[in-house]
Amino acid sequence: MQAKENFSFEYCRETADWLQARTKQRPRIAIICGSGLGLLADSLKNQESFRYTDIPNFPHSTVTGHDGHLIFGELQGKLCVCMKGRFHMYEGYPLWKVTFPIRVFKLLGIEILLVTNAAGALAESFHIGDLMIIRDHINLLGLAGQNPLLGPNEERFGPRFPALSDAYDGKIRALAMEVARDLGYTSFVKEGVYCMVGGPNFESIAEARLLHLLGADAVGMSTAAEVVVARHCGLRVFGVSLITNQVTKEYDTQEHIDHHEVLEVSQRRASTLRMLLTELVGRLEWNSLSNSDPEDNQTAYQNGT
Ligand SMILES: O=P(O)(O)O[C@@H]1C[C@H](O)[C@@H](CO)O1
Ligand SMILES: Nc1nc2[nH]cnc2c(=O)[nH]1
Repeated sequence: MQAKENFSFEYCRETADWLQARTKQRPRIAIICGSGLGLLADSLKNQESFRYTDIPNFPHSTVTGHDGHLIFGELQGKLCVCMKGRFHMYEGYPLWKVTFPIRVFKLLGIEILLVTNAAGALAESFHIGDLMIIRDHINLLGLAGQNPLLGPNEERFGPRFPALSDAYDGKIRALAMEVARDLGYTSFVKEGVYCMVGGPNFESIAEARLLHLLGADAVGMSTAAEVVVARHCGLRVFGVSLITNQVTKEYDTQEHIDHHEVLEVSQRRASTLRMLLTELVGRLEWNSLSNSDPEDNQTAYQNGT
């Protein structure tokens, strides 16, 4: 259970105020770069960059491929803030801390969260290098009682019982598919279900089979917790996984995935993912995305009693 004082609105406010005192940029889009996918952050124009270690209350990146900078800048003429490096529970952070930047984003005025990750394929139809637009997720940790929203609810962020039936924005997913068509990417852009596990070990064969049976198309160690917190505070979410490896489901194999292989594939395919997201950001028009008003999003939630 998180210490309540560290989870407070004021704690997030302090970090947001610190950032707003140091940049005049007021982005409405936030992007989280997954393992080895920091290239997107590098392409922002008029960058203002802050080291995580300098930002009050921010966790620090400890994983190779997660650089540790928060970068403000312009992508396709739109102001964005980019996390070049994210946090994972396996680094020893409680989930409220893993997801802390999301609430800071909310206080910065962010309305749309674009989240990326590196993931292993469970679906046979997925290949290394594919991009999977996340249709839905299985938050295995959440189902087992490890949820970033555990503890007293902070009503200023969202309701006690948020609904997640529409977690990944349908309109933005449709737009991304349109972008994929226009870029000639349809052969390797798929849609699917992402499953978040705790890590840091990769899956045993029996676990891989179980996750596939449960309906997961890809598995990774991030994202779902961030999305839970983002939806709780009314952000619209778009997610994409870069498929870096096949998850072995057969015993008679010599294949052993490791993090270097994940990084090698993600770095090799980072420019393709960057292209898709850059074009998507360019086409995000608030007027054509109905219920873009955070107030409207909130009404989609069902409050418990
Ligand atoms: O931050 P993401 O989800 O992209 O990182 C994935 C999951 C593990 O952190 C790592 C395993 O190689 O890549
Ligand atoms: N859990 C998990 N995370 C990953 N991240 C990248 N590949 C994988 C994988 O195969 N399993």
